Amino acid sequence: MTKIAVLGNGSWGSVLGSMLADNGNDVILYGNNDSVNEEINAHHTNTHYMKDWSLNPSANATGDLETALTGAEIVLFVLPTKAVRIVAKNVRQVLDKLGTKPLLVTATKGIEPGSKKLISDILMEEIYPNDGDKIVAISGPSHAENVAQKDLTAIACASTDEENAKLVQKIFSNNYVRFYTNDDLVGVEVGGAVKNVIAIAAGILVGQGYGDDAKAALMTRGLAEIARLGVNYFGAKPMTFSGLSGIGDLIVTCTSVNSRNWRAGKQIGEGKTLDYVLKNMGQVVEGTTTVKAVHELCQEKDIDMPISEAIYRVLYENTNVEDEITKMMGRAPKPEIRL
Ligand SMILES: NC(=O)C1=CN([C@@H]2O[C@H](COP(=O)(O)OP(=O)(O)OC[C@H]3O[C@@H](n4cnc5c(N)ncnc54)[C@H](OP(=O)(O)O)[C@@H]3O)[C@@H](O)[C@H]2O)C=CC1
Ligand SMILES: O=C(CO)COP(=O)(O)O
Repeated sequence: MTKIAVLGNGSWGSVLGSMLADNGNDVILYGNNDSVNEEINAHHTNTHYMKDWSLNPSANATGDLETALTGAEIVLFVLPTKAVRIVAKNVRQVLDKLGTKPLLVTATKGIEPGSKKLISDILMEEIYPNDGDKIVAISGPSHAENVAQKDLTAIACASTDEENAKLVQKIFSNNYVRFYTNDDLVGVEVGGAVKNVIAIAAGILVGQGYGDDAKAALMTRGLAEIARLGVNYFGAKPMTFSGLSGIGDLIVTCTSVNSRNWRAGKQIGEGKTLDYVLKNMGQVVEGTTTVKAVHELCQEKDIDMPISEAIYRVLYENTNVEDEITKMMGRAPKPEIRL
């Protein structure tokens, strides 16, 4: 039995925590919302984030970080990107006090605007400087709603340290979720983060009434620009984008009604404002944050990502969706394969 602290008790945090408890681990969820913690402890439910579902009753929740981290061998980050650095600073203080050095696992999918850092970089900077080997990222086509129902799911677990990736594979896998190790940590993270931007675009196309050909074109060209960013800026391996965290996650996020990014995009395509959509979603829509970091990278490093840049303009410069589509289709002719 491994003691695992799960930081973030929203939809994915509670489902992953429950799954890890199903696997026989000692799981404690940490969240900053007292009423959610109380509901989990009293009723084994988290009705704001996961309707009609119960957690494994052995998983407990706390609002006290030190309680969560005491004795933890694994600390799993399942927070929105914008909260990772703040919580990581607090984790560092508590771990220094406890004198422990647990394995860090991130399930968060995003790139931090401003720093343009991946989540593993933030964890390394804030918690384990010079020891990136203690960090594993899990990412792949996996919606909390599906895993909660014990539907079949496959996810990549990536680390620069093969043994740590294998350890996570062993502890996290069960008969309904299968984990595959991967040595391309940054590639796995880039795929998981930037597919959220493409999923917003996929939702916008549906909201605008476009059909299956448009969706397929968007996903394929979206993957091309994700790989271009991953390989040219982050040093990712091209093959990673053909895997679970690349094409796999792109498929599920661009086609599933469970996707918050897709649903947000669809409403924007139907004419709703970003403010309205975010206020009514009640859950994090990571693509709206990551697109800012992607835009900064495109501008500073001259990376060609026309879909992501169009999404940035629609969300933050109030450009018209139809005009962006016209502009996109009228760009200079290009060869299909180029990085
Ligand atoms: N949902 C899914 O199916 C999947 C999600 N992911 C990724 O997992 C990450 C989390 O997503 P998800 O669980 O869906 O998000 P949710 O919006 O469902 O939940 C986010 C949780 O984080 C908590 N939180 C926010 N800020 C802080 C903070 N400063 N300290 C402590 N807790 C905080 C929120 O608390 P509060 O209630 O107080 O707001 C909430 O419990 C994202 O990066 C997402 O892309 C990855 C795969 C699948
Ligand atoms: O990452 C996810 C699925 O793998 C979750 O996607 P959404 O945030 O769009 O719901």
